[in-house]
Amino acid sequence: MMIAWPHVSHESLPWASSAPLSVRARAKQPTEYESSLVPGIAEAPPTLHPDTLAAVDRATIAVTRFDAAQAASTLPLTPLLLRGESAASSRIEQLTSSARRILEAELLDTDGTGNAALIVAATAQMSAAITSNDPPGEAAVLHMHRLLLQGSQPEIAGRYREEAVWIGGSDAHPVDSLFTAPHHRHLPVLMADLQSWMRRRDVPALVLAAIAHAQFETIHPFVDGNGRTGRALIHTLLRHRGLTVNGTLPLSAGILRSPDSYFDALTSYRAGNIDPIVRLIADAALRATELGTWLGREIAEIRGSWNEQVTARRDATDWRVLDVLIRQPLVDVPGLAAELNVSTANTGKALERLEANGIVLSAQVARNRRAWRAPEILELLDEFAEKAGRREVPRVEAEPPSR
Ligand SMILES: Nc1ncnc2c1ncn2[C@@H]1O[C@H](COP(=O)(O)OP(=O)(O)OP(=O)(O)O)[C@@H](O)[C@H]1O
Repeated sequence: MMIAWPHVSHESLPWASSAPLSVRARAKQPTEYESSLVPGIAEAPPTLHPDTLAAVDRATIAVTRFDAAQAASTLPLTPLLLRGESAASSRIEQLTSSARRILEAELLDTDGTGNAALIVAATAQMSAAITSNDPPGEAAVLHMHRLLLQGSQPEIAGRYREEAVWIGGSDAHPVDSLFTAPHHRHLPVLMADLQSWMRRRDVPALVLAAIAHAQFETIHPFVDGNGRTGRALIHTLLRHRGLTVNGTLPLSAGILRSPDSYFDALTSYRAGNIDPIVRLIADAALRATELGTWLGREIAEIRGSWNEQVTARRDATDWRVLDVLIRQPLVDVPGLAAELNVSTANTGKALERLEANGIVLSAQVARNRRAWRAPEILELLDEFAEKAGRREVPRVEAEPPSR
């Protein structure tokens, strides 16, 4: 007999809005609401349908091969995949920006409020997720959340919420919501329980990561940024369990392909059915390996054509600039000179030669600030974002939960 997964129930709580309301709106406020009562999962046995297990198996093999191929590759693909992944994960929040704008925001270190700057913050978050060697847990979650929102919403960055959050329905109260997260008094126990789950060794990595993600979204521990932090968490877990050691898996692309299926899978999870979310994450992982392999092939092609275009001698700085441009397709002279450890004069000359060779283009990005970009790599990143982008229009816009 299948052992059921613990499902969410509800508790009735008194409702008192903390938001400033008009007299009319206040009169319409409910006095009670149903809040989710989320069970612990630390020791629950995940029983899955054989078809789901087969999908997990297929994805695990593909991810392991993809990761090994990245380790063997001479091209530094990880930074580009990381950029692509954080831009894709941010898309559900409707933050879209061209690769060029994102890289300019990074170069200029802007104040963290525009879309491009928010995606830069998401890249910092994702980077922490894929490089962390710490055991997965609450500290890692809080750290990733801080990285994501410290520039744009410092008052909530890296802090659990102390208020109700819900998805869908009215902005003024949670009564008609699609989902109301558990009361914040439960957060310490629920997050400690999730940490125990994340450290389990008796559950296959992809199953562990998918369920951790769904439980995290069900807990919804933050006022905002739960989706992006929860997707970064999947990366932390896959790395911790040794599935992705060498590179980044562009997973969010697969998750975003059908936002409705994603939201439905989270809804099923709350009802005690873990198969849809595990299946969705396994399929997204499989698609991620295809997308990542495509990106690698395209990069290799561009790098090959650059080799034909460069006219400088084999020992010139120009060749080393090419390697940086693959990782960082928009650079300025001081940053590039520091990275290559050569003079700014030599760096400038190399960039001018590469511009004459048709590899880079320069433009002013701010007052007295010039940047050189590799348009082919930027176009490739935009194409990646498009391939990764959503195919279906979601039924419900995933607005940040109302407060
Ligand atoms: N029924 C649901 N409908 C939509 N989203 C849901 C649902 N249940 C859970 N979620 C999760 O809530 C996330 C949105 O929460 P929140 O706005 O805090 O995250 P975000 O990172 O700021 O935004 P986004 O995920 O849209 O980029 C979704 O990404 C999804 O993971």
